[in-house]
Amino acid sequence: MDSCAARSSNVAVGGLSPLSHALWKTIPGGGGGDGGIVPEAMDVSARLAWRDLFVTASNARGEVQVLLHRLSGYAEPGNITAIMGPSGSGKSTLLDTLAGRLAKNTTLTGEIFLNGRKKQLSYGVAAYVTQDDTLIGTLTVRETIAFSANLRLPDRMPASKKRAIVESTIVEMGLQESADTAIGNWHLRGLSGGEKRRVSIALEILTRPRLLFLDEPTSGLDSASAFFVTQTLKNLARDGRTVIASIHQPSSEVFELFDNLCLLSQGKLIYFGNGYGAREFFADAGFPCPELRNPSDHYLRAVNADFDRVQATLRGALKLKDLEYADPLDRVSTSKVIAILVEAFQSSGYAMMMAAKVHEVSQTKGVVLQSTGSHASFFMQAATLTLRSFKNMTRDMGYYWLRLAIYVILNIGIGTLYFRIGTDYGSISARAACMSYVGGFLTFMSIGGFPSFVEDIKVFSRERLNGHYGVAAFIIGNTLSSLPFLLLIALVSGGISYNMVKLHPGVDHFFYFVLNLFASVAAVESLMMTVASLVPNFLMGIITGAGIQGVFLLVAGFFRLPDDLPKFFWKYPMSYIGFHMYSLQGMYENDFRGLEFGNKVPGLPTIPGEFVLEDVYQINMARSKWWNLGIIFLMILAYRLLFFLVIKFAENVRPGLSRVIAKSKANLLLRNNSALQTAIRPVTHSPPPKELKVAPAYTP
Ligand SMILES: Nc1ncnc2c1ncn2[C@@H]1O[C@H](COP(=O)(O)OP(=O)(O)OP(=O)(O)O)[C@@H](O)[C@H]1O
Repeated sequence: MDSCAARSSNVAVGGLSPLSHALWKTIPGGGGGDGGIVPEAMDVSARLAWRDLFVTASNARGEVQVLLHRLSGYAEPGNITAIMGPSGSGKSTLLDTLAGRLAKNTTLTGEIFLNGRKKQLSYGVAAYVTQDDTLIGTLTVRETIAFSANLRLPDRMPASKKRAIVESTIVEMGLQESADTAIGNWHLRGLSGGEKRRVSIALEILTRPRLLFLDEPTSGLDSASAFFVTQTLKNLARDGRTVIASIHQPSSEVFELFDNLCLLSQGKLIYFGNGYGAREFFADAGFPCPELRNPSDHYLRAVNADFDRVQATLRGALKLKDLEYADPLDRVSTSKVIAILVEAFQSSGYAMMMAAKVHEVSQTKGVVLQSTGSHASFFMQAATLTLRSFKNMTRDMGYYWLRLAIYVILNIGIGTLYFRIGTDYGSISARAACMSYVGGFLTFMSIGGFPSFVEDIKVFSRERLNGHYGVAAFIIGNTLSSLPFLLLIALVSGGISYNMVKLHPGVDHFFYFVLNLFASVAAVESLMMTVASLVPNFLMGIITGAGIQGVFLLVAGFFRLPDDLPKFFWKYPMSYIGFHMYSLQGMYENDFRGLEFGNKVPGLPTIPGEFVLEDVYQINMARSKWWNLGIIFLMILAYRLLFFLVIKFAENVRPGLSRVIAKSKANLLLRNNSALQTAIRPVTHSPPPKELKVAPAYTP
C-alpha cells in the first residue's frame, strides 16, 4: 500500500456527551456569560489568524537571532492544526507566540487576530498544555480533576454539578479505568505516560476553553498512546474547539488525524495546508514521498539539516555517487531543499489559499473570549489549595514523615547524650551545646523537604501560568497545610529531647521550647520556599539553602560569642538577618534564667543563670525571650512576602533597555537584510486566482 496516499480521514469519533455539553454550557469561560447559561445560538468559537509573525531573541551579548521568519497561518474551530518540524525549527516558539507566552528576551512583530480582533493573547484566554506533566503524584486522577474544578469553577455552582463535570471530563478523556489510581511519584507506581498526558489535558478542558494549545502532546509516548491522545484531541476539536498542537514525529495514524499542517524548518514556513495538499506540494516541488514511507517522516526528513550528516556518513561508507540515489532528497543538501521548498511554497497556490483564508479569518468577527482561568473566589482557591496540599503532605512519605522519623531518632540520640543534664558547673556548656544542636542542626534538616517543595512549585507554576489561581492563594495554602506537620515535628522532637535531658523544669518552659523549635522550622521552610522560587533546580536549591543556613549558624552566637564576632559583615548585618541568633538567645534565656549552677562543694559559689546569660553567653537582656520568638515569626512572614514579591517581580519586569535595543535591532535586520527579504517574502493577501498556480517541479 502506498502509505503516502493516506488521506486525512478525519476518523469519526464522537464529540462531547450530551451531559457534558449541557453542563459545560453553564461555565463562564466556556461560554462567554458571567456564570449564566450561554444562549444556544451564541457562537463562542475561536478563530485565530496570524500574519507575518517575525520573532527575534537577543542573548546576553546583545546578539539577535531570528526565531520565526514572517510566518502566517490560521486555525479554525473544529480543526486540529499541527505545527510540525524538526527539532529547533521553531514549533514551540510559534505556539508560544500565538498563546502570548513568548520569553522576555524576544520581540515580536506581525499581527495576531482572535475572532476578528487584532489581539495578543494573554495568559488564561486560551488553555495551554505543556510538554511535561507536572501533576501532584499522590493524588488520584479523580481527586486531581476535582481539586482543579473547585479551584476554577464558580463558587455558586452546586457541588453536585461540579462533580458531574468532573465525571464527564473523566469519561471524555477515557480515564474511567484509572480514575481512582494515583498519578504516581518516586515511591508510588501510578499512571502510564499516555494517561498522565490525558490528565494534563483534562485539567485544561474543565472550563471548556474554545482555544487549546498543546506543546508536543505525544512526545515520549508509544505510538498507541500517541494515537489515543491525538484521537482525544480530535474529539475535543469535533466539539467546536480550535486545537493547535506542536508535534515532533507523528506516526502515519496520528498524522491522518490532523486537519491542517504547518510545516516549519529553521523558523521558515515550508508548507501550510491540509495533509493531502502536502503530499502534492512535495511531489510538485520535486521531492515526492517514496512508496512505503510515512508522509510525515518524509516531510521531516526533507527539511531536517541533520540528515546531511547522515548522508555524508552513508556516502563514505557505501562509496555511492549522487546519481546512484533513487530519492531526490539524497542528491542535494538539506539547506538547498529548504530553500527550494520555501520558494516553491511562496509562489504556490497553497500560499495564496492560505493568504486568502488568513484574510477571511482575520475579518470574521466573533465574541471576545473570556479567561478560561478561574471563576472561583479567592477564599475558595485558598481553601482548596490548603486541603489539596494537606492531602499531598499526608501521603508523600518524603514531605514530612521521613523527616519526622529522623527527628525522632536524632532526639533520642540527643536525649541519651545529655541524659538528665543536672545543674553542676559542667552542665552550663553542655546545656548550651544541646540547645544549639536542637535549634541549629534540627532546623537545618528541614531542607530535606526541598525536593517535594520544588515539585509543588512546578505544579504551582503551571497552574499559575494558566490562570488557575494567584501567588497569594498558593502561599496561604502551602503555609496553612504545613502548620500541623511542623507543630507535630516540634512537639515530638521537643518532647523527647526536653524530657530526657531535663532542661528547665516547668510546662511553660517546655512549651516555649516547642514554640521556638516550631518557629525555627517554619522559618527554614519559608526560607526554602523563597530559595525554590529563585533556584528551581532541586540540587542547586539544596546547596543554596544549606549555604545560607550555614552562614546563619556561624553567627548565631554559639560557635563565636556575639561580642567576638567581627563587626563588619558578620555581626552587622549577618547575625541580625539570620533567625538562628534569635532562636538561640530565646532558648538560652528560657533555660538559664531562674536556675542556679553549682557543684555542691562547700565553699564554691553557685552561679545564677542570669550571670551565665549576660556574662558568659553575652545575651542581649534588653530583648526578652518572647521578643526573640516574635522576631522569628516576623521573619517567617518576611520570607513568605519575599517569595510573593519574587514571583510578582519575575512576572512583571520586562527587560527595559535590552528589549528596546533588541527590538530596534530586529527591525533593522528586517529592513536591511535584502537576502532575508527575498527569502521570506511576505505572503500576498489578495484573494486566490480561480486556477491555482502550482510551483514547477524541481528537477535535480
Ligand atoms: N527565548 C529564546 N532565546 C534564545 N533562543 C531561543 C529562545 N527560544 C527559542 N530559541 C531558539 O530558537 C530555536 C527554535 O526553538 P523552539 O523551541 O521553538 O524549537 P522546537 O521546534 O520547538 O524544538 P524541539 O522540538 O526540540 O522542542 C532553537 O534554536 C532555540 O534555541
